[in-house]
Amino acid sequence: MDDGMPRPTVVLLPMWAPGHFSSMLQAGKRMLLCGAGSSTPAVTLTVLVIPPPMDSWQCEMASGDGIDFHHLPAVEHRADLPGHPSEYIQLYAPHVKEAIAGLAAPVAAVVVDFFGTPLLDVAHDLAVPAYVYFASTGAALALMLRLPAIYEEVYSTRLREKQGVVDVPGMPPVPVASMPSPELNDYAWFVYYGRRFMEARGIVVNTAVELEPGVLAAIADGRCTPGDRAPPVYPIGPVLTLKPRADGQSPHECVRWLDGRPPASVVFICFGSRGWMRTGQVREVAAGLERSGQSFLWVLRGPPAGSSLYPTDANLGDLLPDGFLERTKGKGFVWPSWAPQTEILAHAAVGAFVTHCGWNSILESLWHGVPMAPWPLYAEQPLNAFELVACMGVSVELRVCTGRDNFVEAAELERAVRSLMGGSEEGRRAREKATKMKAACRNAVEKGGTSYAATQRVVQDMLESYVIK
Ligand SMILES: COc1cc(-c2[o+]c3cc(O)cc([O-])c3cc2O[C@@H]2O[C@H](CO)[C@H](O)[C@H](O)[C@H]2O)cc(OC)c1O
Ligand SMILES: O=c1ccn([C@@H]2O[C@H](COP(=O)(O)OP(=O)(O)O)[C@@H](O)[C@H]2O)c(=O)[nH]1
Repeated sequence: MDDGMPRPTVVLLPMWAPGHFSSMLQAGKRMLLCGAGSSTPAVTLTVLVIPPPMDSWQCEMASGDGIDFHHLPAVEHRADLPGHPSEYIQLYAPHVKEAIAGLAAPVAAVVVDFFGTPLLDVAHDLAVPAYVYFASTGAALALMLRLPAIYEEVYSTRLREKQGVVDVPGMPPVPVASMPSPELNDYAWFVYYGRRFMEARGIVVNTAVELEPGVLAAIADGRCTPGDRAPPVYPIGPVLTLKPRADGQSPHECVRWLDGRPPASVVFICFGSRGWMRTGQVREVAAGLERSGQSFLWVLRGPPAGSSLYPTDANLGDLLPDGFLERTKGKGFVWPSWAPQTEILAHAAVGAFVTHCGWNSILESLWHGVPMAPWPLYAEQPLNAFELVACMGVSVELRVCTGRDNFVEAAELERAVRSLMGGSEEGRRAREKATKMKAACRNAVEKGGTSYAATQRVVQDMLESYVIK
């Protein structure tokens, strides 16, 4: 298509947090690649970058190849903001409107991160079709769509009393302990998102039909929004950010350590971009690992500094029990900083993953066929953990004491690790299922796969709906 007309652009409005920003950008790149079926993508991408409220986080943002990064000017804000990410994003509405209105190319669609739901108003004001990008699970999406109708009743009874189950259509009954972090304020926002998602032209979600058939069918059948049809949902995942090592770049220390290990012999432990541990918990993990007799690669981070959300590099000498590193030398490796997680999960030596259940981490593990022990910490992770065990069957259960700051005892970790690494029928089934999920994930995003087709459908829908200025 080269008739001298500028190609229509899809405007992405990602949230700055690591798992959100990269996920949405990769999803946009998929749209470029899957779009028209010809060699030139039918659309370009314009990424409107909202300055992070406090923590700086580095991501490559070089314009080119049909992607244009446009940095919005920083908005002066009250000292108490950011409170909730959506409140902060809302401050950018005037800049977002001005930036979109000033684009030279016709705008086919605006896609907002779910935390950017308040920006749907901007798209409506400019009469541009609006889509939501949901970087988490179909299950969390089903819950949000269901919440406006059930919140009052569920909150006033089960959530307040911290007992009972919640009906998330398409899932087995969800114990209240497995619901996302239960602060009233969060749920008020969830209700808001669920209500406003109904105004979107479509919802693009980072999952695949093969991973979450039940909840996706429930949304499509209208079981989450009785009396009203939810917008079409496009499961285009797994959308992953896999960074192959550059030519000539030497392997990371963690990878070098894994290189010497037999296949599927190492337990990998990592808690995402925000997880860290206090000394008491470190002692339990150390004892559990040591007693399990399994090899391990443990990413151990220290507490955030100041008001940052993100952990610091751990001081291993202070945190680990005396003599632990000496006793486990050759058997285990503790890494105190950011680790190349996707490269580690891709390594043949890794046989299991103890994870905080961030959705990106789960998808990365499934992509490489690695079974998991779920240790959720915050956000929607308890719901993800429940889904891994009760619906997907790719994990053995790990009992986490939610009432004790998500504490896990040494004996419990030892049991789960042994089970996952071959000591139980449950572990064997989880490994088998994880291998099947690996194939399902890869098939879904191949040409002709379900997620590939969903990506084509959403781009087609964007092209059909846009009006040339
Ligand atoms: C998806 O449901 C929830 C997500 C979050 C949440 O909030 C958040 C806020 C920040 O200021 C920085 C963050 O990094 C961040 C991350 C985050 O959740 C993670 O998002 C990932 C998607 O990219 C992925 O889904 C992980 O599983 C999430 O843990 C908070 C929340 O309630 C408080 C949610 O329900
Ligand atoms: O040491 C680390 C910790 C995390 N990650 C990456 O950070 C992302 C974490 O996202 P997730 O959704 O799992 O959890 P969150 O950090 O948002 O809670 C994933 O892509 C991980 O691969 C990483 O590469 N190295």
